[in-house]
Amino acid sequence: MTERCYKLYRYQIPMDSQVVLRNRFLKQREGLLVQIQCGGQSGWGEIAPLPEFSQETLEQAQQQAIDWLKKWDLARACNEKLSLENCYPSVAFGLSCALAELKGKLGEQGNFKIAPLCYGDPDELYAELEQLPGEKIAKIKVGLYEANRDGLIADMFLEAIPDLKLRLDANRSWTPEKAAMFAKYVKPEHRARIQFIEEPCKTPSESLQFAADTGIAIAWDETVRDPDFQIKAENKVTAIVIKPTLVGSLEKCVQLIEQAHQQGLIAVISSSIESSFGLTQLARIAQQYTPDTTPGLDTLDLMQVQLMRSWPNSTLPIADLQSEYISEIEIN
Ligand SMILES: O=C(O)CCC(=O)C1=CC=C[C@@H](O)[C@@H]1C(=O)O
Ligand SMILES: [Mg+2]
Repeated sequence: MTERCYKLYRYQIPMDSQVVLRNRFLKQREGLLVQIQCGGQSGWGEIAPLPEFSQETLEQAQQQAIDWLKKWDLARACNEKLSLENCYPSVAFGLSCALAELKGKLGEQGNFKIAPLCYGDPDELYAELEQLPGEKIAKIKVGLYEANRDGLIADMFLEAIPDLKLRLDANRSWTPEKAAMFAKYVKPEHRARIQFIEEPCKTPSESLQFAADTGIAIAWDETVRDPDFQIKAENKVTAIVIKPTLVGSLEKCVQLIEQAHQQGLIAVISSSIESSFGLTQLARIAQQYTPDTTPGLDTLDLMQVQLMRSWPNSTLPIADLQSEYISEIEIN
């Protein structure tokens, strides 16, 4: 008989004091690690709903993960499969990663290329870009300050670093007028090096109109999670951003990636502020399915420690299962 066993751990990691998610400070990141063992093989995953972004709470995710694991054990005893179809996205993602590792379907190699993330201080970004090897792509959050300031800063970077490509993220914050104000400050000859702005306006149709009016490319992020979202090659839409923790199982993410590629769009695997454990797994997914695209995973430095698996060259301390940050959940 095949030996099966599973374990669930809860983690809590202190964050950098300034991390703001939509309307609240994120003082600590909480989530689950799941380990599934079967027939001598073992696989791990991270289940970490992101406050303000995920629909499910951590408590709901934990309960659902426990229920699923129990049913999975029973199903496997009868040689049946158990679908992840009706699970919350974070649960489906974490469990599917554990199963993929268990079955040896997730490559070891990661895509650790970085698109440095800048929340507002241009000097910090300059310093980081200087050290960046290879293709220079940076991501700047816009929409937090005045739109003309955002436009000036983007234009200044593009002017100063001729091989720089920018990704910008407005999180649906601009009115059409503000978006136009931003564009006014970006010289036409620099606009092609904006790889995309994620969701410039409050609605997808306003964002499409902005792209048509300005020639600046856009990407879908929030829109990807709309229930009726369909990937379409539209004028000036160059990419979709895939945050697996918010999207669902690995299989669902791979389907989206394949559809995007078929339509000639870039698929960017992106962070939902997972621990280093989840981020390194996302880098492996990016290497396997989007090897030519720099993923959006530069969020580790928002945390004070790494968890179990380390990101190459990170200087943050690594917490293991015995540390104060992780505790095992008893499953009865
Ligand atoms: O996409 C990246 O390069 C990093 C991830 C990132 O920007 C985000 C992750 C999670 C929540 C948000 O604050 C933000 C986003 O809106 O895309
Ligand atoms: Mg975004």
